[in-house]
Amino acid sequence: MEVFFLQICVATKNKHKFEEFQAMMGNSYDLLPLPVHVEEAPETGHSFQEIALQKARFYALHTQMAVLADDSGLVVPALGGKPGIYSARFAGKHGDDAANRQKLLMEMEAIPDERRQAYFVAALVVVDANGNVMAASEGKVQGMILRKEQGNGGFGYDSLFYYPPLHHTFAELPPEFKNQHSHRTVALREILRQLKESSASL
Ligand SMILES: O=P(O)(O)OP(=O)(O)OP(=O)(O)OC[C@H]1O[C@@H](n2cnc3c(O)ncnc32)[C@H](O)[C@@H]1O
Ligand SMILES: [Mg+2]
Repeated sequence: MEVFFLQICVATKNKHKFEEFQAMMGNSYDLLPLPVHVEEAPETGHSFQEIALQKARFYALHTQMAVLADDSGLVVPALGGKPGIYSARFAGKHGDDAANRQKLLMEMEAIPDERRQAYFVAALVVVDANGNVMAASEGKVQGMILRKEQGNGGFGYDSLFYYPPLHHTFAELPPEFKNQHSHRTVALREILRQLKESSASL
């Protein structure tokens, strides 16, 4: 058997993440969004992995389905790791991407070009309907934080994240380029490998 199951709920309230998962794995899996009425999972964990598991179990309980959860963010070593697990609410209001980018630019104003390295992290967890972990992984991608935004695609910090191998920000590239190289893709490849391996051993 090629895959362990075909139907999975992508447990995120972020429609951009859902679209990325759809583009990356929609051909092999039947992906369902969260039902609209489900409340937002608490995110009180202290690491990307811990929060991803927290979200996965919360949404599995509420949907009674196998779910894939994603906790992700931007890490800037020159800022001591900020915004990190607080990436979605760096400027205060959850999900205000424009305000988060402005705050990042302000905090990095005095940081010279040679110290503007950053990386995105995505922790992914798949649990079954009972909350048992079926697969878990973490992906990273390295880049640089620009001094002004470039590009209109993507979401979050993409327009500030310059990806040297492709000479553009993630927001300037067509989605398929980001989806070949991103932290989310790196983590997802490993998740799919783990799911296939466990289905092969059944
Ligand atoms: O928790 P869910 O419902 O999945 O949706 P969310 O947007 O709140 O997701 P997170 O808690 O994982 O926070 C992720 C934040 O990190 C940033 N981020 C994560 N992945 C990104 C990407 O691929 N491109 C740009 N920014 C990203 C962006 O600011 C996101 O809001
Ligand atoms: Mg969140």
